[in-house]
Amino acid sequence: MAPNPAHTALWPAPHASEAVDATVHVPGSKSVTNRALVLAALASEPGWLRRPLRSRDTLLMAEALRAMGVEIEETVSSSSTGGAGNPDLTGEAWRVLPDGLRGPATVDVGNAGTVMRFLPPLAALADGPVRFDGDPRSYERPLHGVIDALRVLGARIDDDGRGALPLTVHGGGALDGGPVEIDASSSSQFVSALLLSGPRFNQGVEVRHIGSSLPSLPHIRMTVDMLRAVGAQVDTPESGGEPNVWRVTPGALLGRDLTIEPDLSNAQPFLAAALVTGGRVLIPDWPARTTQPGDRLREIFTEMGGSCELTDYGLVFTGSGSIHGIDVDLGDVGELTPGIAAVAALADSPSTLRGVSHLRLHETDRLAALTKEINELGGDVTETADGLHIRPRRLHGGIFHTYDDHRMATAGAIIGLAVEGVQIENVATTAKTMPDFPELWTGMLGA
Ligand SMILES: O=C(O)C1=C[C@@H](OP(=O)(O)O)[C@@H](O)[C@H](O)C1
Ligand SMILES: C=C(OP(=O)(O)O)C(=O)O
Repeated sequence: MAPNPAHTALWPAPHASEAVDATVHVPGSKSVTNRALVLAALASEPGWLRRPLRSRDTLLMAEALRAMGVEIEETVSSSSTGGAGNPDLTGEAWRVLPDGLRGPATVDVGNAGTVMRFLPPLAALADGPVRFDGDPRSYERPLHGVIDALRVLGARIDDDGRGALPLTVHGGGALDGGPVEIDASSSSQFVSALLLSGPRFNQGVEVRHIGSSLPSLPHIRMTVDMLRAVGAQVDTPESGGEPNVWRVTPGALLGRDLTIEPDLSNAQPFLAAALVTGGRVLIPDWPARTTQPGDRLREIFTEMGGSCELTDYGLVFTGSGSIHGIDVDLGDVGELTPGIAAVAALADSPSTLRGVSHLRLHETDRLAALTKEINELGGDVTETADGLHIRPRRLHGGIFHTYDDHRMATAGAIIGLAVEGVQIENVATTAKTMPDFPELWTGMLGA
């Protein structure tokens, strides 16, 4: 098969000749949008998502739910809330009209972890078979925690025995549910997946994580918070329960009118631009309280040399002109690693990024990809057992390959700000979570 020209195309990453000074409206959160869609599909009444993220991952989620009988109307609304009164922030809204979940259906998960993990439990509630397939990389990403757990909870699943896609969930219209043990050390999404559909299982669900470590805890908190907001009763380790055990009581879910927060992980390259150029970037609508892991950037990028101020209007992040290395455990916030690695490669001292061995099973093997691509620009990065060691060196231009990974593309763009002649292969891969990235990036630079 001939390579897709979009995948081999090279995008000259803009070089910043001066400090950036920009306001960037970052689109909605992928993780919040896809949880909101799942919960709205499981609710007993219609719900609204306002300012949802429209990207490959969220459109795949919406299409999959539609294939199972959920109606999702896309409208342009003039009454969206939020945005501190900014009329730009009214706009798109999705109305979700849940119905009995139907099979037969076919779901394309693309390479969306949230789709491949969150939907098999929901498919077990459908009244017929639901076939799941996706991009070649989706066959390599771990799914055993969801498949094995669903079987214990009463589901019938046909797969090829590898604990991965492709597979068919033979929905029986209902699922027993109950207690289940899983090893979620390769992805927190196993836990989130079982909890999200848990209220609709006959006995609810009790998920006990028995693995060595558990990545991305804020994303599990996001799941719990959003479940509670639609009326689910959830007991967690933080609410006085046993460590590593989450319990969801069976019950109906409410329809909700939810305005989606900006995606703080997608705000990362723009904040990084302020840090790298010694400039200033305002991200409107940065939430005062959030479970999004990107909120940790306020602390991490401050330690790396910037400063920030959270106002009623948003987050103002200012670079000082210096970038410092950092020694940090990113286990809770793994999806921030590529952007932090890019900044660390431009710093004035070495960095050690730890706690992220599970990134080897993300969109690509991110530890290998970051090491190879930064080193090919003249960098000095070594992989450790659970992360990266980055010794800054003077970098030069060249091709930055992206391996169909949106966060590799944005990491390369960050480096391109400081290093002339960086070309990003397949910048279109940012469409997974931020289709407008190239325009937002050049807009930030005033081009
Ligand atoms: O639940 C979620 O929305 C996510 C959880 C995390 O997954 P892992 O725990 O697999 O890293 C994160 O990396 C991913 O981008 C989104
Ligand atoms: C790991 C990521 O995505 P996914 O939801 O596909 O796991 C990510 O967006 O960094």
